[in-house]
Amino acid sequence: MEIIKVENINKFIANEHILKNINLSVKQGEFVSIIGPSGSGKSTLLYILGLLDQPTDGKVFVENQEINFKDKKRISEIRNKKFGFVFQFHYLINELTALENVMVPMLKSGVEKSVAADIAIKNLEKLGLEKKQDRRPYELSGGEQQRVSIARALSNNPLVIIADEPTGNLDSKNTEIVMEIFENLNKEGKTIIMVTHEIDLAERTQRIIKLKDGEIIEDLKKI
Ligand SMILES: Nc1ncnc2c1ncn2[C@@H]1O[C@H](COP(=O)(O)OP(=O)(O)OP(=O)(O)O)[C@@H](O)[C@H]1O
Repeated sequence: MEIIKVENINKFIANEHILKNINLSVKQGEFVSIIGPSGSGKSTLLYILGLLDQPTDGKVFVENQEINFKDKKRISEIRNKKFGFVFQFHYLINELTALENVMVPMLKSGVEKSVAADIAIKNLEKLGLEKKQDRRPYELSGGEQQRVSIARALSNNPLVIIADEPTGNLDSKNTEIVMEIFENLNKEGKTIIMVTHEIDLAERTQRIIKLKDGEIIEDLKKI
């Protein structure tokens, strides 16, 4: 099943043509990486795929439903229920513990507090953070912070994980840990779309989409 599809999308920012007539669809279970030189439009495309930004023109579909970019309430509902986001910087809330941070998206979508806490604990366990659940972000290492943000991204059991340079701020050991987490999540069936500038990480994914000057110049599927 196609999870996300974009048709003929263009993006202009201040008269600059950032994305040029992009057509792309991502199927359930795919692990896709988006690569390309700095400024080629990788993050802009990822943000449109994750409904964090809208194209200047063209269509975006999530599970075959066309997105109406005027309906901000619906878009934020879809984002919260169907997407899990992981960024280069973790954006965890400093005042909250790891556990509370992971609970945030669930509480936002109306999950009861004790249920949210149970799910959050399970997700933290999955990421090897069961002993760190009461720590605040500043009491965790960079790698642990990023794992908490992955646990948070998983909290609503999203359809797809959208990751923008998720290892960009990590050393090689933690990069490996995060990549293995993504690979395992993908083996369990999770769809992942990841922007990276590290070609060796992209090569571990099943599909590599190469952007140059706002155009897809290669779409390499290994299976
Ligand atoms: N909010 C903005 N205002 C002005 N220009 C922007 C904005 N967002 C992106 N751009 C421009 O759009 C182009 C593509 O940016 P984007 O961040 O998508 O590239 P990228 O491939 O992800 O680059 P990088 O690898 O450096 O993160 C760049 O030229 C950038 O300067």
